[in-house]
Amino acid sequence: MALALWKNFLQITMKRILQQRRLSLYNGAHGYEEESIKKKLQQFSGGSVNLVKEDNGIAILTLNNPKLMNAFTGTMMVELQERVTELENWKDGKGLIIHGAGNTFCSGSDLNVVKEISNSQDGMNMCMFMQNTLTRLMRLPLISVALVQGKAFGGGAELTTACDFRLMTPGSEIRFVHKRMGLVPGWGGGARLVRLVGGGAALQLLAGAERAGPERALALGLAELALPSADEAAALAEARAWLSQYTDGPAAVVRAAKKVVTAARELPLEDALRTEKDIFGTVWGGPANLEALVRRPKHK
Ligand SMILES: CCC(=O)SCCNC(=O)CCNC(=O)[C@H](O)C(C)(C)COP(=O)(O)OP(=O)(O)OC[C@H]1O[C@@H](n2cnc3c(N)ncnc32)[C@H](O)[C@@H]1OP(=O)(O)O
Repeated sequence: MALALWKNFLQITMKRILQQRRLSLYNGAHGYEEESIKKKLQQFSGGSVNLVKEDNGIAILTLNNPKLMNAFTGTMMVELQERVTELENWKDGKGLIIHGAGNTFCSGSDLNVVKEISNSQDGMNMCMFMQNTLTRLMRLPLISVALVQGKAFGGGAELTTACDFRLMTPGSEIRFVHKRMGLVPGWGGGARLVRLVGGGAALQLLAGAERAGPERALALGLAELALPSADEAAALAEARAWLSQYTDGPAAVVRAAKKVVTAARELPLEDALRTEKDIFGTVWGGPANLEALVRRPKHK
């Protein structure tokens, strides 16, 4: 009995490790040393990344370091990775809202950490660590929203691009301030930004470190909605209501819709079509499909 349980545990653990590898970009073959950078990041503590999974299938992820405008300390980077793993294993999940505590989003990486790991090896490892985490976040079978209140600067701006949607409160701004720090995006935000707004607009935002408030972000296609409320709790309620119109319904179907879009975003057409076929197979004849065939709704 104990042996069977142990074997089962080992199998599940192996499956999770393999799944994380598949969803990640970098491994040892790329010179990436995950354990070494995690150990390093753990030395720079402060703040937290909190996750609440609600019964409605929406999870709220809070960047919680308001003293530093929710800048990412080392431990917060590691915690973000842990929360993403938790979300990958949340089979009932449908949606995700990422926001910052204290009514501001995130001011990027903690500059105190940046200074301490300014050597090339640590910098490259941190870059690969965050790209792995944000790529896994982007590939979650959850419809994700960045609720941008206050400032989303540097790495904070990059994080917003790993979400499916960006909703902005009055007075908020997304700003890739990297150039002013002698940097370019390294958490994958550059590549994702070009896919969102096109090369020309991305170059203006990066090379000019220009501000994108709600109006400009909407015009560029960088944001989907300008929310009416600047108040923290009210804006979160508005974001939840907006997201609910897409997460309403059975988890299997909502998750399948996100998986189809992820495949189409990332794969060449023929591979995306084959993946779509496989995902279709998971819902065809499924409970929601059979129930709808009995109900025969009119789509007026
Ligand atoms: C991936 C690479 C990157 O992310 S590079 C980009 C790194 N981020 C930055 O350079 C942002 C620097 N911060 C700022 O421009 C301002 O603090 C912003 C965000 C505009 C907020 O201004 P304001 O509302 O006036 O607040 P403040 O400056 O008094 O800040 C409050 C306290 O928070 C701190 N803070 C802010 N951001 C960071 C950060 N990224 N790393 C470390 N500390 C940060 C400020 O220094 C300030 O602290 P203190 O009260 O002076 O002790």
